[in-house]
Amino acid sequence: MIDEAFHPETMKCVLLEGIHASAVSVFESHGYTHVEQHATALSGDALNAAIADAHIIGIRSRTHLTDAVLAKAEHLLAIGCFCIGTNQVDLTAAARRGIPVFNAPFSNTRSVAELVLAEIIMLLRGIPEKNATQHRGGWMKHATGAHEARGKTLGIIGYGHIGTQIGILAEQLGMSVLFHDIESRLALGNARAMPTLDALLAQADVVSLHVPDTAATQNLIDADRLAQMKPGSHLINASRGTVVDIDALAKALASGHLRGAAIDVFPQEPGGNSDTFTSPLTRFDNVILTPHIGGSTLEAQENIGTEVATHLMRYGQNGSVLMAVNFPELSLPVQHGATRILHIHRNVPGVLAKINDIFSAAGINIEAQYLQTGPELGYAAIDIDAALSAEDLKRLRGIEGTLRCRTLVR
Ligand SMILES: NC(=O)C1=CN([C@@H]2O[C@H](COP(=O)(O)OP(=O)(O)OC[C@H]3O[C@@H](n4cnc5c(N)ncnc54)[C@H](O)[C@@H]3O)[C@@H](O)[C@H]2O)C=CC1
Ligand SMILES: O=C(O)CCC(=O)C(=O)O
Repeated sequence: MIDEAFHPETMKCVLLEGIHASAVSVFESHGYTHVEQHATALSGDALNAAIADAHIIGIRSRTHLTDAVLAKAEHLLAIGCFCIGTNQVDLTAAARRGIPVFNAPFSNTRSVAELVLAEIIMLLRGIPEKNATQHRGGWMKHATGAHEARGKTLGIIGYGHIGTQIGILAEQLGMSVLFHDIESRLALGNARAMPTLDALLAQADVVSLHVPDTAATQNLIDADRLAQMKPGSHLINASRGTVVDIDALAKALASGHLRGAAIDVFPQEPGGNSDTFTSPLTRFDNVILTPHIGGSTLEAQENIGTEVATHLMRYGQNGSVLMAVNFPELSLPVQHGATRILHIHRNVPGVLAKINDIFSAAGINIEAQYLQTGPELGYAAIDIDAALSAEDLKRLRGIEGTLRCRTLVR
């Protein structure tokens, strides 16, 4: 266990995958002088080397922070996922090491919704194949298979932040909106909840996926589910590549059962723009292929940069844990007293009592104390009006179940 007191000028922050400059501005405005930026994702030895002495690491969807990778990052205090999905991080392993993982749950959702709306219209009009044909010198002026969106049915799977926005936008085009979610969700506008996925698939002219990457969503749309879709319907996936069986989708397109598809995410994605993209879908003119850019607008990236960096800074400098996906949430006020002690521990009986015993024995008065627990973790913040001696800090760190303990000195 390595514990770090927080001094911005000694902190190293490593940002991968071209994270927006707005994040760097936030770090610099908080006194970080050591921000290392990489344009691409890293893996293997390059990733291990980059994060070996990092205190904060920022990634997007392509960098995989496994248990083994985290084991190499001994100084790591916090991880920022500058995106929504956090499936690329071993969240349990991070929590076990006392490392909170922050994300930006809203900032790119409008961008995804707008792209999907455009794809619905493009697919229903057969624009992808007309566009591809024309680039090769052909001309496809006919109305066969071209439809208005008005009056058609959109089926949304996963009716969360993105799915709900798409539903509202699609209704403005005159579409009927159906949705299916594993949780009970408030239907917005005239949208209707479908009791089963099968019922949605049987009725939708366009099916759009907006679920997270979980065990239950692996190959959610497989050959059987594709067969349940209406003949001549379309599939859109801007969620995660693991949600659709791509080989089965290729077969459904080749047979003509599906008229088209728009796919933004893939089971295997290139690590960067200089890598080659391969997929069984590249041979289909009627498939819109995009390089995982559903959330990649300047507006979204700038907002995400600011949002996640701000959460990281609040954790670093004040101890607050807001919008972390693997940690108890704790919003802390401005520090009372000279020293704030942040104690992260396994949620086992008696830790708080032992912490308090140490202060009591040292004759230190507690100005304020905050505690939040989750099933696995406890997170305590204690403000004291004194400096903490090295021996007492050692005692706090020695309490059984302690994962990390650091101090913020005012
Ligand atoms: N292509 C891109 O660039 C982007 C992709 N995404 C992906 O989109 C996903 C959805 O984003 P949000 O709408 O913001 O997430 P969200 O968490 O607000 O909504 C997800 C919804 O899916 C539901 N759900 C989970 N498992 C399900 C299942 N098996 N069947 C049906 N519903 C299920 C949840 O209950 C929830 O309502 C993210 O998890 C992320 O993977 C997000 C942003 C950008
Ligand atoms: O911006 C990215 O790299 C990933 C966007 C995404 O998929 C997400 O926010 O979950």
